[in-house]
Amino acid sequence: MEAAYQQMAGRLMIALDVPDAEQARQLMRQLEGMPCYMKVGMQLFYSAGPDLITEMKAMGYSVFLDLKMHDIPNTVRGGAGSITRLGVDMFNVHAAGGVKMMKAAREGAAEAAEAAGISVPTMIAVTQLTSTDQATMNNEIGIAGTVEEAVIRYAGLTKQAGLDGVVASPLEVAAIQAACGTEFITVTPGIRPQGSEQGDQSRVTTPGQAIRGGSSYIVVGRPITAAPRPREAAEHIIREMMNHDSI
Ligand SMILES: O=C(O)c1cc(=O)[nH]c(=O)n1[C@@H]1O[C@H](COP(=O)(O)O)[C@@H](O)[C@H]1O
Repeated sequence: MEAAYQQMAGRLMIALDVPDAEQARQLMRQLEGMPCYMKVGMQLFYSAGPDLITEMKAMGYSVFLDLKMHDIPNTVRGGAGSITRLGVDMFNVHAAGGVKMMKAAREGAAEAAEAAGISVPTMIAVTQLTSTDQATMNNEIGIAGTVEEAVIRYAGLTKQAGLDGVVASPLEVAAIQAACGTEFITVTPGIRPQGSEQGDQSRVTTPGQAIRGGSSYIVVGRPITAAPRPREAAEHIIREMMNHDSI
């Protein structure tokens, strides 16, 4: 595998939103050897539990545990400690929990990592979910202004709390980098290759547009996991990420 391919594959996070460990294993086997991240969300983790994380790590995958913690600081501190002890590479919280909560997550992870002699996972915060559009944010959630303004405010709080980056739509990456710097990590779901169903996502781009826009990592679920041949779908996306200038 050429170096450029390997490097780009490392920026692809595959969302394994499947009901149980067996279905996850099938996908892990089909994708074996691809140097991608596996993203484990609440559907799979609540069903398969921590053992599957160990299996994934043993297969050589990097793991992003996406449990989007949002609770009082003390509870999130404890949760972050437990997650860190699983040996994951990345996890997330909701920026809407505020600076104190995010700092508690950071402290909980740091303490657990030190006690276990392991490295501290990358910690990121969800800004506005990519399924949320402007009208929903203004009229239901009760946040005024544009989605981009809300995302930038959450990104600023995340940086203030000392976390490593945010989850946002690729459409907001340029503004996040302008506000928080290019070292600040941007993990972007809401990715739809041309011709694939938008489903419940609102703020979407193609993989090529996301890479061109500066996303550190792109998160792709159903366009890979629901494809007839998931490995081919993932490889196609990696090629598109590599050729983003011509797409
Ligand atoms: O934190 C996330 O990963 C996340 C945040 C967000 O704003 N939007 C979002 O879609 N996600 C996750 O990214 C994945 C997107 O999956 P697909 O829509 O199937 O590509 C899902 O696992 C979501 O839980």
